[in-house]
Amino acid sequence: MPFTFKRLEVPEVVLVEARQFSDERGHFEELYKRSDFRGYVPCDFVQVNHSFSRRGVLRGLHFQLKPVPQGKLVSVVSGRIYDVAVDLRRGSPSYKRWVSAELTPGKLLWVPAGFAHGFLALEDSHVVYFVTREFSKEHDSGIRYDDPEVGVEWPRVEGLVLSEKDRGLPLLRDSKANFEYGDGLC
Ligand SMILES: Cc1cn([C@H]2C[C@H](O)[C@@H](COP(=O)(O)OP(=O)(O)O[C@H]3O[C@H](C)C(=O)[C@H](O)[C@H]3O)O2)c(=O)[nH]c1=O
Repeated sequence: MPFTFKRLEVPEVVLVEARQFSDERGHFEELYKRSDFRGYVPCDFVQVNHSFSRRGVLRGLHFQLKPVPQGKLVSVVSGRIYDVAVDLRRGSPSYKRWVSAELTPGKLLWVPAGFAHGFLALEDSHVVYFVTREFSKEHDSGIRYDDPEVGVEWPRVEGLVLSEKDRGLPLLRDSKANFEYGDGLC
């Protein structure tokens, strides 16, 4: 089995480890295989994104509003990120709870639809992630990374860098988040 799967404290969020095949040339790993992922990630992907973030960059906390929410399978091609998912589904037993994982090459995080996603680059990092719905600018939304009602414990870094957009995001209580417990996770 080229993957191992571990459900985090919010069990809909899954940490995936890809098996690495090394030889004298270097190494190879599969990042996703539909049949192996079925039991944990019952979704298909329609878009793949790549972002490069210098050490200290924080992107998030983002989500796409219904009716086009995005599930995200996040991988690090190089570098190291502190990846965070926040349950924004009203009525969920883990509503407003956040979980995190430190991702390095070969470790991936499945963040379902209905969750906010963000990461802090602990090193210069190339992040490649698969999403379950295409980007829709009009549905692109988010909440402040430091919303006290959510209380994400971000690692402390010198010189935190956020986009102007992210600095201006609302608190959860003022946001447009429109997810309900029981909504699909894809
Ligand atoms: C996400 C996205 C963005 N764009 C354009 C829109 C902007 O002109 C430019 C940068 O977008 P943004 O500043 O929203 O990029 P990030 O801050 O990396 O946002 C992403 O980072 C967090 C961590 C996420 O989970 C989401 O995938 C996404 O919100 O790319 C596109 O053309 N297509 C896309 O799918």
